[in-house]
Amino acid sequence: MSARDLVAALPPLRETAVFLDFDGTLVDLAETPDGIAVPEDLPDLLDRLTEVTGGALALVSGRSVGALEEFLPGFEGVIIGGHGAEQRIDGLLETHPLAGSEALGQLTRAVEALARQHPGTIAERKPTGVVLHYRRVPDLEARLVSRMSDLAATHPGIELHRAKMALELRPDDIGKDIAVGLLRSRQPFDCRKAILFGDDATDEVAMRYLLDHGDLACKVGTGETGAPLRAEDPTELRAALWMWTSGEGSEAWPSKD
Ligand SMILES: O=P(O)(O)OC[C@H]1O[C@H](O[C@H]2O[C@H](CO)[C@@H](O)[C@H](O)[C@H]2O)[C@H](O)[C@@H](O)[C@@H]1O
Repeated sequence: MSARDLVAALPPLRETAVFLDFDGTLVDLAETPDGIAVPEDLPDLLDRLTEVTGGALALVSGRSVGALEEFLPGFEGVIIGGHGAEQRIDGLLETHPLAGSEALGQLTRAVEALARQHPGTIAERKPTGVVLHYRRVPDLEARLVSRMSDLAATHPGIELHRAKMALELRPDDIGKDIAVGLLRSRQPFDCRKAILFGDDATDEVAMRYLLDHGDLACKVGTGETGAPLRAEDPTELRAALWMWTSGEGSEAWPSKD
């Protein structure tokens, strides 16, 4: 699907609520969590999308809100971080009760020890979880899944979540589907068609949620998906989003005007 074909399948932007994943969707994946390069045009693109949607744009990411604020210092819109465990809405941050808990502290130290035992892996601390990255040592996957499953089993309320070359321990009562559902019930995200653009398993649950409610979903990159729309990669998606902001496309959708 080309950028133009993708935009042609979208409703008018001003009548849409837009949910955007970050890694692998807006920015290319990198070998390490800190190794990503934020595209030069991304801050302006997010500002423009926010303006045209009247603020109905949210970043919905597995990253912490703090990490996204560092990558996108000028962005003032809604940020859902930690897969839903953090929410920055109207500039106010709400965080899951397990943030800062002894349980998460213990697990974080255990995962950091695991990373030291397995050179090439990286432990990433988050306020609401901890990730073990193994992109540089993919052959260790089975072993690391087993060790992380054992760790998750030691703490009720924590689950192991699998993502792209990454294993995360996080609260078991969160998810991008829940976060998107919550935003859909609030202004200005309600009473509009909604779409989520995402690339990973964590996005698929939110896509399913939206599709089940008559909304839309777009997968970025290769791989299986429940989303009916697809962009080849973050570069193509950004090109499509720019076109969308300028009112191109939307041929399939009669405007409400
Ligand atoms: O929900 P997202 O915004 O897509 O965040 C998901 C995770 O992204 C990061 O990890 C992923 O990207 C890294 C950098 O490209 C890559 O090295 C890693 O293999 C990917 O899993 C981030 O580090 C995680 O905290 C996010 O949960």
